[in-house]
Amino acid sequence: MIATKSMPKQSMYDTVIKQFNKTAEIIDLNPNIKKILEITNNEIVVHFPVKMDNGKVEIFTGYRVQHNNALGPYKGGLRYHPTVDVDAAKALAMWMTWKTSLAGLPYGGAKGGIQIDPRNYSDAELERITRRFTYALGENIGPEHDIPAPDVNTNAQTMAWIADTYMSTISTSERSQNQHVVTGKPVGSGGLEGRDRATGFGVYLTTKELVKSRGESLKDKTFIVQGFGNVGYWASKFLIEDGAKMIAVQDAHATLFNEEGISVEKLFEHSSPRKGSIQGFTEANEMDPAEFFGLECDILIPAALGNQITGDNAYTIKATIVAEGANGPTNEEGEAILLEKGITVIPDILCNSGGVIGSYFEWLQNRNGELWELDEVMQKLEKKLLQVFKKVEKEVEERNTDWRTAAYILAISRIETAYNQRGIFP
Ligand SMILES: NC(=O)C1=CN([C@@H]2O[C@H](COP(=O)(O)OP(=O)(O)OC[C@H]3O[C@@H](n4cnc5c(N)ncnc54)[C@H](OP(=O)(O)O)[C@@H]3O)[C@@H](O)[C@H]2O)C=CC1
Ligand SMILES: O=C(O)CCC(=O)C(=O)O
Repeated sequence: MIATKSMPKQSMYDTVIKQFNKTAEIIDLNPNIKKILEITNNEIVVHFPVKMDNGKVEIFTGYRVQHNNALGPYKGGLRYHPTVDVDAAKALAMWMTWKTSLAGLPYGGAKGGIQIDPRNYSDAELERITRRFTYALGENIGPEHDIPAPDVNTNAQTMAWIADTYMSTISTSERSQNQHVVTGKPVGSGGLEGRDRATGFGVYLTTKELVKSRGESLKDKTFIVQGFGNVGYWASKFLIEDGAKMIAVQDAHATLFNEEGISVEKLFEHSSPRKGSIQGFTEANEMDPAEFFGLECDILIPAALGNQITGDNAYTIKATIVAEGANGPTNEEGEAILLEKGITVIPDILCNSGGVIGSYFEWLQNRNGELWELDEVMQKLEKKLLQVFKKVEKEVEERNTDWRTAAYILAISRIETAYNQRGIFP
């Protein structure tokens, strides 16, 4: 049934649970394994004090939810945003479990962050907040246990502060060997060449492959992107370099439109000194944010927050492809409408998996004491992403189903197999 505008709003957690239950039914998932996968293993909440620039102490709340580690250490980003809470972290951690499983990585899933708007703090305050958060998490994170990475409003600098704090406080004689406690670090501090662009590259590559499977190319395809941060910027850059045209872009502060095309580099130059905000860019016109998703275009890339495409707006979408750069941007009602309209959704756990695949390469590089070059990284990333894309495409064709369902079937089946092989549930 297609949702109507009057239906109540779903949380991201509702969405991920519904997606999971649907898949469990399709694959007839062992009920014992289902019980394990529908809960999150650990939900860590820490409250910690930090001295502000004005000398006063503020108390912050940080979260780390570890969903499942059947396939390996917990893995997933840290987000600094007012919407971070246990429920959001639980949903995002579950998506990480499915994503790492689908990508064939030796990881489980986790997510977390701090409930703050980082724009309200100076860089010095953010450094102290990050270091105290790391200290408060203590051995709940670790290079072979739970490995954070960047997400919304965190970046390579944040990861460097975490690695430094972890390595200087952890009680082990091998402190310097622990830099793979986080990935997405700056190149020069154990970071991987290319991790910065890895997620956006995956969004671009999976979109390109889907277009190619229709016998078409990206040349002159129009796209709109919500979010002009790490993922939105790099995805747009790769798409434009391959001939596509960005006609609209939205962030939390502005929505810009230019049917002649928007230069991603000029927009980046404009936004960088403004803490990423695209507001005030003069080579495009401001438009009503509520009309953004309904713009005439070929490809829509949500690359900001979750729950953006819902029963309230999905029916307005004209794009024929939705490439989910963000995690959980489409809720169940939104997706039902998109599928009914014949729109193909490249699901988050496939579309944005370039990031965690890049993180895996960084982790390997650190563990093995190696330094990989950019070309080598991009080749390995492309190869891995194509393998995963083809696997999902085959499942779509064989089951005659949508891309999310196919991706979920593969991801959850791999975890079920691991549990069965261990003989925990004979
Ligand atoms: N970084 C990574 O490697 C990965 C990220 N992802 C997912 O991609 C998404 C984006 O992450 P990332 O690019 O790293 O984050 P960034 O913090 O770099 O960028 C986030 C962008 O989203 C915009 N945004 C925030 N709120 C809204 C809103 N209400 N409406 C429109 N735009 C908004 C921000 O605008 P403003 O600057 O104005 O606040 C900013 O442009 C997230 O869902 C994340 O989980 C997935 C896989 C890996
Ligand atoms: O790179 C990683 O480890 C995880 C990135 C992330 O948070 C995500 O894929 O959503």
